[in-house]
This record gives sequence, C-alpha cells and structure tokens, in this order.
Amino acid sequence: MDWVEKYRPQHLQDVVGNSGAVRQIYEWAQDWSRRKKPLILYGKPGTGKTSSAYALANDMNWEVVELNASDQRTKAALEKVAGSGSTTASLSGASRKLILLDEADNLHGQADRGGAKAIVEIIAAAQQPIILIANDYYSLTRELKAVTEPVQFRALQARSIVPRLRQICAAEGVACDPAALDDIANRAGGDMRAAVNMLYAAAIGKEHLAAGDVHTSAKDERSTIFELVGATFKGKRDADLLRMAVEVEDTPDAVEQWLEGNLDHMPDLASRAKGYACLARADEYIGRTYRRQYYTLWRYASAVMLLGVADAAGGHGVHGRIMPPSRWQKMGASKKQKAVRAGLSRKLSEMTHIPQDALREDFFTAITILVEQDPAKYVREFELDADELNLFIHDKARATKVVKEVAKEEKAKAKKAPAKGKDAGKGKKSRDDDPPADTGESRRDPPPGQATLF
Ligand SMILES: Nc1ncnc2c1ncn2[C@@H]1O[C@H](COP(=O)(O)OP(=O)(O)OP(=O)(O)O)[C@@H](O)[C@H]1O
Repeated sequence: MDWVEKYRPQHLQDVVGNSGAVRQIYEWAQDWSRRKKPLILYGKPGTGKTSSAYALANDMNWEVVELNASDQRTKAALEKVAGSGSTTASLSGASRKLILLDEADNLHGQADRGGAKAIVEIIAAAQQPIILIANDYYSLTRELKAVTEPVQFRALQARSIVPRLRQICAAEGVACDPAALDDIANRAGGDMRAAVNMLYAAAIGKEHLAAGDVHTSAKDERSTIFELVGATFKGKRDADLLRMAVEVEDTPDAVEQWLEGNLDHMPDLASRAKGYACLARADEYIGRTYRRQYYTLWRYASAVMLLGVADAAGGHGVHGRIMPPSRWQKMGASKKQKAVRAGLSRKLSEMTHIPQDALREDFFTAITILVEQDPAKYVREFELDADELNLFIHDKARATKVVKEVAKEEKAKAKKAPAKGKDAGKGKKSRDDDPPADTGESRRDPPPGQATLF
C-alpha cells in the first residue's frame, strides 16, 4: 500500500494543520440535526479535505456514501441517498450516512445528469449530512454557495509537514536526516499528499534517508523519463512504451510536461496538433486521478498520451535532441500559472455572465489595458490576488505591493464603517495563494460581490 493511503488520518485529531477548519467541521457535525446545512470544504489539493470528511465520519460513527462526479451522481441517486426517504438508520447500525460529493466544482457538469438546479434543491433539503469538496470556491455556482456553509483549507506550512513525515519514517523504521525532511516539506508547496509521495519515492526500501537522497532520486528519474520520451517520438512498439511508462518513477503529469515540451519541436503542424489533442485528453484523466484519488486512471492517462503522441510523431522523432521541458525547474510555477489563469477566467465569467469560452483573447486584451492603467481599481473590482494581478501586469513585486495596499485600505475602511448593508465585507479576501498560515483559523469566504466591469 502506498504511504499516502496508509497514513491517511483516521481521526479528526490526526489531521495536520487547518485546526480552525477541523473545529468548524466537528462543530457542524455536533449540531447537524439543528442546522442541516451541507458543508463545502474547499482549498488546494492535498491539504486534508477528503481525509477530514472521512475522519469525521469515523469519529461520529457515520457511514460514508461517496458519490463521485461520474454517472453515480444523478438526480435520482442523490434523491435516494439524501432525499426524504433516506432517514432510516443503515443496516450497519451507523446512525447517519455522510454523503460525500467531491469535485463539487463540476456539479453543473454533464456528469450530473438531471440538472444542477435539481441537485442543489435536493442538497438543500437533504435529510442526511452532506459534505461537498472542491478546489476552487469561485467556480461554484451561486445557487450552490447559497445553500452551503464554506470551510476553507489552506496550504500547509513546511513546519507542519515535517513532524508528519518524521512520524511516517519512524513507523516505517527509516532513520532520517532532518535536512531531507525539510527539503521535502519545502518542495511540497503546502501539499501534504505531494510531501508523502516524495518521501515514499525517496525512502522506500531504505534504512536511512540522507539529505542528498531526495535530490538524487529526482535526478535518476529524469534519465529514465528521457528514454521514455525518446522512445515515444521514435515510435517504439505500443507494448514497449506502456512497459517503460510503468518503470518510470515520474508521475504522468511530469511525462505530460516532457511530451508537451518536445512536441513543440515537431516540424509538422498537423502532427503537433494531433499530439496536443492527446495530451489534452490525458490531462483530463490526470486531473480526475487526483480529484478522485483513483490512481488506476493514471494508466489511461499514460496510454492516451504515449500512444497518441507516438502515433502523431509517426516514428520520425523530434527535430534536434529530446530535451527536458524548457521550464522543467519551474514546472510547479508554470502549472500554478495555468491554475491561476483558469481560476481567473472562471471568476470573470461568473462576474460578467459571459461564458468562459466566450471570454476570448480580445476581451482579455481589453481588460488588460484597463488593469494596466489602474491596477488598484481592478484589484478591488475583481477581487484579484497578487498572482492574478501579475497575469495582467507581469510584475510580481508590484502586484504584491498593490494587492497589499488595497487590502490595507479596505481594512481601514471596514474599521471606519463596520458591517453596513450588503457591501459589508466585500473587500479583498486573502486567498489560498497567500503565504500559507495554518495557524488555525479557517475563514469563510463571502460570495464575491457583484462587480461593475468598467
Ligand atoms: N492535513 C493533513 N494531515 C495529514 N495528512 C494529510 C493532510 N492532508 C493530506 N494528507 C495526506 O494526503 C493524502 C491526501 O489528502 P486528502 O485526500 O485529504 O486531500 P484533499 O485536500 O482532499 O485533496 P484533493 O483536493 O486533491 O482531493 C492523505 O491520504 C494523507 O496521507
């Protein structure tokens, strides 16, 4: 069993960090029969949302019914588990059923047949406790936000991650150099799952984990992935590619980055497009793997991208040498940027009622000109954080400064005129990307205010 599952917290008290969120969840459960409002846990991946929901059920002796964003999540299925006929105690004797809906950001997607509206109605009137899980609060529909109580999970600080890694090493009988654990915790970027996976890769089968091991194992992986990517572009047999994919220690997201970087060097445009299409499909599987913790999907992701790119390349190799992705070192940053961009376009779409795919380049160009002219104004209007503002002005230091100034102004304003009317508390919110502080307090994100665009 991999360590991520093996060391999943079993009780709420085992959940590291986010103590305010954990307390909020516990109090909600205690008080559920009076409040009956579903909870929505949101925040970055690997911070303990799913684990907390399961740990709560365990502590409360509630049975868990998990409905993934697959074909299980129909109106009829929800009605059955959460509707009026669902109040009888379960066979196992557990007093209640905790209904878990992950990927709540996709609740309005096609998978949820029966219509998002009907689903929201069922959730609102549920006779069983419901917890929804999402990464991005902004992408939730207004209707859903209106009937749920938000709980924010924040990125974990490295100093919270280290003791957990130390515990795991002790349980596995691995003596570890503190510098190695610090190294992993710092690289994990606040994601405990990433940290535990990294530890597993570096320490499995070892009695002693030394400071250099984390680095070395990353380097070893790179030479193997190099061969896999080379073989893909040269059009090795499908079976060989799949075997190599299993041998490679890299996750499919890393393989995807490598393939993408090298596709850029393929001379023929049509083949390049074909390759990208396969990567996009693989990317969906990869996203789902993480969201649903269903690692079997990784295999599909690998097959789709490797065989697809091999087919697109037609055995011609790439122009020049196989190269690591140009921004390999900064992969985290570039992935993060993608996420920031996606989050921003969802937010703008919600505020402007323009569908995301219609927010075309020219619209963004227009906004960019406006934002460049008066960044502070649009930080307030769009509730931009520093990463989002940086997408427009390409100057992180300035973006951070502007966002801080606006936050300060808003705070001063709020002090002067406390809680007045519907605009109260509308100011800039600190978001997930702010310096991680799992010092305890999870705050409830108010729904974003209506922005006037121009
Ligand atoms: N706060 C935490 N305390 C202890 N372990 C954690 C914590 N967060 C994550 N983990 C570890 O990471 C694994 C994944 O965590 P979990 O599924 O709870 O993350 P999540 O926030 O729901 O992520 P996602 O948004 O990707 O679903 C757990 O099995 C556990 O090993």
